[in-house]
Amino acid sequence: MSYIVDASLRSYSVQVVQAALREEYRSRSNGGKGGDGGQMVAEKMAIFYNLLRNVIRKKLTKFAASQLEDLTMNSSTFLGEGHGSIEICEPPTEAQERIIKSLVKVVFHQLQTCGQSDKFADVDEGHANLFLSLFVKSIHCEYFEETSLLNSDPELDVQDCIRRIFDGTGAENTRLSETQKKTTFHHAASFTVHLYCSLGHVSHGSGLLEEFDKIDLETDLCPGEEQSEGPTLASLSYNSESLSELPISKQTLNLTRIALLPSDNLEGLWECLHFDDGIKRRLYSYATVALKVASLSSQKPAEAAQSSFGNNKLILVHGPPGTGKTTVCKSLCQKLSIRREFSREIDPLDATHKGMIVELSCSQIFSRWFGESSKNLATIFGDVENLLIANQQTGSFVCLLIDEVEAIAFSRSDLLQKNESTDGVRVVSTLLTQLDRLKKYNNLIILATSNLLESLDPAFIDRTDGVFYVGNPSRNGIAKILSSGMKDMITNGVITSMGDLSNVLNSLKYKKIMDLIAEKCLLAGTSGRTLSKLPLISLSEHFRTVPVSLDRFLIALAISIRQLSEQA
Ligand SMILES: Nc1ncnc2c1ncn2[C@@H]1O[C@H](COP(=O)(O)OP(=O)(O)OP(=O)(O)O)[C@@H](O)[C@H]1O
Repeated sequence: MSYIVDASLRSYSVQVVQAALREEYRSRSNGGKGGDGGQMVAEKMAIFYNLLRNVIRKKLTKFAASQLEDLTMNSSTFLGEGHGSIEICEPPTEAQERIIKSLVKVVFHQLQTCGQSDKFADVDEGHANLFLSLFVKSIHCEYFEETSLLNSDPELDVQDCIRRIFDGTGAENTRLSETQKKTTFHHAASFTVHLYCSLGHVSHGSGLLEEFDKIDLETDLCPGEEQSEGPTLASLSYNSESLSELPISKQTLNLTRIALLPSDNLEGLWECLHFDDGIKRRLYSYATVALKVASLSSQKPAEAAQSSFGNNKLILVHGPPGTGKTTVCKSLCQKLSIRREFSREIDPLDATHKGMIVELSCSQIFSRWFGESSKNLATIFGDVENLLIANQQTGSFVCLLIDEVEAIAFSRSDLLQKNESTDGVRVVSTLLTQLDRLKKYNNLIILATSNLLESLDPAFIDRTDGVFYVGNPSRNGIAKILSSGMKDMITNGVITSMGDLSNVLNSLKYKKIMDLIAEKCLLAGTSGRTLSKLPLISLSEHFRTVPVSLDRFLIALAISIRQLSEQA
C-alpha cells in the first residue's frame, strides 16, 4: 500500500533550526573563521528533514487504512493529542526560539551518541509530538492506488501476465475491501513524505507594495477600446509578490492571472475535491509522467530527443458546469510544485517558486479590432515562452491554464458555416501554431478546460495527450462534499451537537441520514458547485441566527434539497 504525504512546514521554526546549526558551527570553529559552514549546515539540515519524515511516517502507521485515505491533520490535531506538543507562534517568540534551539542540540547529541544512520534517524514519542507541533503546519495523506501486477513479483512471467489481463483473470488492483480497510494498520505501508513551505509563508520583502506602486493608471489601449480591469488588489495578492521580476509584458499581465507555486491561496484545495473514479490520481500521474519524460528526453542529444511518441503536454479536462474542472487543474499544479517528482529535490526552505500557473482569461483576448485578438494570443504565448526559458535553469515548470478553451478553440468549420468573421478562425489557427511551437519545452504543461467538447476544433483535440471527463459527483462523493462542509461548520461553532463533535457524522444514525440525502441529490443531478453552496443556502433560508443544532440543520438541508429537485 502506497501513500503520498504532503507536509506543510512552519518555515519560521525551520529557519530557527538552520540558525541554530550555523551558530553551533561558528562556536565550534572558533568564530567561523573557515567560512559560514554552509556544507556542514546543509548536511545537518538533510538529517533534520529525514528525522521529520520519519516522525511523520511513524505517526501515520498508527492509523487504519480507512482513516488514512484522504487524512488531514493540522496544528489543532497535534495539540489535541497533548503529550509533548506545544502551541507555537509564527514567527516564534524568543522563548520558543530557545526551546527549538535546545531541542536541536539535544536531538543531534542523541543521534550522535546512538550512532543512528541518517536515513533511519528517529526520536522518542515525547520528542516526536514536540517535533510535529513545532515544525509541521499540516499533513495531508493520499492513498496512491497501484496496479499490483506492476509492482509485485520481480520475476513475474510477462507472457502469463499479459494473457491473464486479456482473459480478464488478472487481479490488477491492490484496493482493500471496506472491512479490510477498517482492520488493516499500516506498519508495512510505504509513505512518500514531501516537505514544503508554501510561498505565502516565506518572507520575500515588500513585493506586494512594489506591485501596487507599479499599477499604471493608463494602459496601452487601441483607439476606442475599453479599459480592461487590469490587476486588482485581489489579483495582486493571488499573484504573490515578485511578479515584477518576471520576463513578461504588461499586456500579458492584464490578460492573465499568474500564481507562483506552491501558493498559500491554493492550500487544501486538492483535498476538498471528492471524485470517485480516481480522476485526481490519473491526472496527477499523467502530468508527472509527461513532465518526467520530457525532462529525460531533453537530456539527450537533439537528434535522439526526437521521440516517436507524442508528448504535447496538453491535457484537456471536460464535463458539465460546476464539476470542479478549474479547481482540479489549479490544485493539480499546486501538488506538482509540492511533490516535484519530475525534478531534482531541493531544500524545503528554498523561497523561490517551484512552478507557476499562467491563467488565461479567454474572454479578454477578444478585441473589437480586426486581427487584434490573434495578436493578443500570440503576445501571451510569446511571454509564456520567455517564462519557460527563464524557469528552465531552476527546474520549475510553467502551466498555461486555458479555462473554457472553447472560446479560442471553437471548431473552424462551424465558425465559417455560421458566417462568423474570419477573426475567430485566425484565433484558432494562432492557438494551434503556438501550441506546436511551445511543445519543445520540457518544463511546460498546458491544462485546458471545456464544457463543450463537441464544439472544439478537431485539430485542437488531436493535439491533446490526455482527455479527462469530470462529471457530477456520485452518491459517495455527494455525501463527502456535504459532510466536509458540515464538519467545517461544526468546527467553527455554526452547527452544534451533543457528544464528540469531530466524530459525530461517522455515527450510524447520521451516516444513514447522509446516505438518504445523497441519494436525493444524485437524483436531482446536483453539481459539485451547488453541493458546496448547499450548507450555507440551507442556513440562510431557514434560520435567522446561528448556532443551530445538527438535527435542525439536517432537516433544513433536506427541505432545500427537495426544493432543488422540484426545480430540476
Ligand atoms: N467533486 C467536487 N468535490 C468538491 N467540490 C467540488 C466538486 N466539484 C465542484 N466543486 C466545488 O464547486 C466549485 C466550482 O468548481 P469549478 O469552478 O472548478 O468548476 P468548473 O467545472 O470549472 O465550472 P465551470 O465549467 O462552470 O467553469 C468549487 O468551489 C469547487 O470546490
